[in-house]
Amino acid sequence: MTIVLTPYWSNGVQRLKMAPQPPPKPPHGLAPPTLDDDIHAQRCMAQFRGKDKDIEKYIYLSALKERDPPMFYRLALRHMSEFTPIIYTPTVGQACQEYSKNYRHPEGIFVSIKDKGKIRSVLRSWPKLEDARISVVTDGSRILGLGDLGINGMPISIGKLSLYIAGAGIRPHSTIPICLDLGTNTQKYLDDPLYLGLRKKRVPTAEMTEFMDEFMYEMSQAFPKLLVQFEDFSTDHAFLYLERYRNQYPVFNDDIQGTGAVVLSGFINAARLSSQASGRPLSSHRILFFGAGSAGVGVAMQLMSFFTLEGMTEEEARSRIYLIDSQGLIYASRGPLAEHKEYFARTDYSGPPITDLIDILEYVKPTALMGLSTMSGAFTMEAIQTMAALNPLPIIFPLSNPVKLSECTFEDAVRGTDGKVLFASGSPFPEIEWKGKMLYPGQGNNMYIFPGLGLGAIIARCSSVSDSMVEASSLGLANSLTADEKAKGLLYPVIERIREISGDIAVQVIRAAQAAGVDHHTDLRSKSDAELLAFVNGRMWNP
Ligand SMILES: NC(=O)C1=CN([C@@H]2O[C@H](COP(=O)(O)OP(=O)(O)OC[C@H]3O[C@@H](n4cnc5c(N)ncnc54)[C@H](O)[C@@H]3O)[C@@H](O)[C@H]2O)C=CC1
Ligand SMILES: CC(=O)C(=O)O
Ligand SMILES: [Mg+2]
Repeated sequence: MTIVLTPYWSNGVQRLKMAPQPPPKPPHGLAPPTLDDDIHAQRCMAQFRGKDKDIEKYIYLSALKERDPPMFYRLALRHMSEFTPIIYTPTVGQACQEYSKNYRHPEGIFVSIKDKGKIRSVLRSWPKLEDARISVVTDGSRILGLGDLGINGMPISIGKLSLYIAGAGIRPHSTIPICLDLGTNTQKYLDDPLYLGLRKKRVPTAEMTEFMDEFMYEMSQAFPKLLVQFEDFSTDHAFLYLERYRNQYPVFNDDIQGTGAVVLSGFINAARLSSQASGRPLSSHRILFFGAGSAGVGVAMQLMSFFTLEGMTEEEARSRIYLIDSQGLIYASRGPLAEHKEYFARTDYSGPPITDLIDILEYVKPTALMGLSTMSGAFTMEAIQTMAALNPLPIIFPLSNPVKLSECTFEDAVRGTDGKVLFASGSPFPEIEWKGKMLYPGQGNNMYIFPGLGLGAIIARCSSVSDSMVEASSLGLANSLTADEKAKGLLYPVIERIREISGDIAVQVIRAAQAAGVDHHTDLRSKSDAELLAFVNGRMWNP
């Protein structure tokens, strides 16, 4: 007799119909005699750590999540700083690039341009319509700094949602990863026989907008309680669709708003330390952005609130910000500019273009240098040393992802400043011992923001996501450092505290939603902060 063990969850889509459960125990005799849960957790970690390559670790964890979701999330929470570089940046970048090669099982929804006119039926095939609360939607056109990956962008939606589940206790079956297939302009994928997406070039913006209008409407009909996070759209479309839908649906753009919030938070903590070292007031900071895409401009807009909170007018705040793109310093008389760059174009400079970073540093004399350019190594040793010569404690944030595209490494920043640097990067770097002292790099990544922002928006049942909610998430994060973290000079809390931080951020976000009048769960208005925090924490799913 042959016993065929085909458990229900072996089919990925079937599994999605169930609340997350461990695999059922096999009948007596078919399981090893001493299969203990805690020991099995150790076994899983040993198997995970035994993989030589990070991409193999990614594949292992992806399979573990499919087979035994509670175990995956329990381990993710317990080993957050070990798991995030695998399930998220940098390894998720490679997982995206190799998605079509490594594909094993379905996870999420694919909506293609060919579905235009019938998107409703595609969305309604999702098994848990009424439970859906948060979706991360990408069109794969700018995945991290890796460019247009087409449908291979799906793992970025999956990875962000794993962080929602682990970091903010969103129920796994309330999350929907979505990848839109609007074609790809990357010839390598169009030529690849394994490529899983449509073999066609990206459609023009007018056709994409018709598709997006239908998609967003049908999303709101199929999933009435859903918050949408736009992720890794190319810069022009990132701004276009955020503006188009932000007053109509609960939606935010992670690269513009989430990144703005996380960098504002790190900057607030860095600026205090930098000003203490220089003796100059907080209002004297000048920030230079290397990179003026969705992330650079998103952060610049959010950093305006640092100066306005210090009492400056909008004009004064704007004058503290300088942007560089691939043609150098951005100024009004340089020539026609993309719309998203116009607001920050300098009007106090009208000479010939300045393209060299060192020349720009010497002209601007910034206290802070932010990298959102995808240009690996753009912060040369000379640039770092120039920042050190200008400031006793410079702020240097190379924020491009994944790690290989970082504008500089933590080690270079430490060497170039003799250890006197306030540093945060988009992807993680190891800590460094410098002249007998341990120095810790910050990770200025929107992963600190979106779990708490999303949790707050979902619990308050927001009709839209206001700027004040995004700012509240940032201030909530900035104020979350413990005395111990401050003593170590950290700019961001340790990632192991992500649940606690997400709970605190969610409370601030709910309060801001109430003040903006976009909350539908109005019963929460009468709760004290302590009651609200207890309520939020009580709603978190625990593996
Ligand atoms: N740390 C974080 O949480 C986040 C980091 N990012 C990272 O930010 C980076 C940029 O993303 P987007 O703004 O969407 O991309 P984008 O491609 O729209 O923008 C890149 C910008 O850099 C400029 N640039 C490129 N080469 C340059 C050069 N040689 N010199 C000067 N400027 C140059 C471009 O002109 C453009 O303004 C990506 O690597 C992404 O991973 C994005 C979101 C969040
Ligand atoms: C972190 C992130 O959202 C990005 O690099 O695009
Ligand atoms: Mg992103």
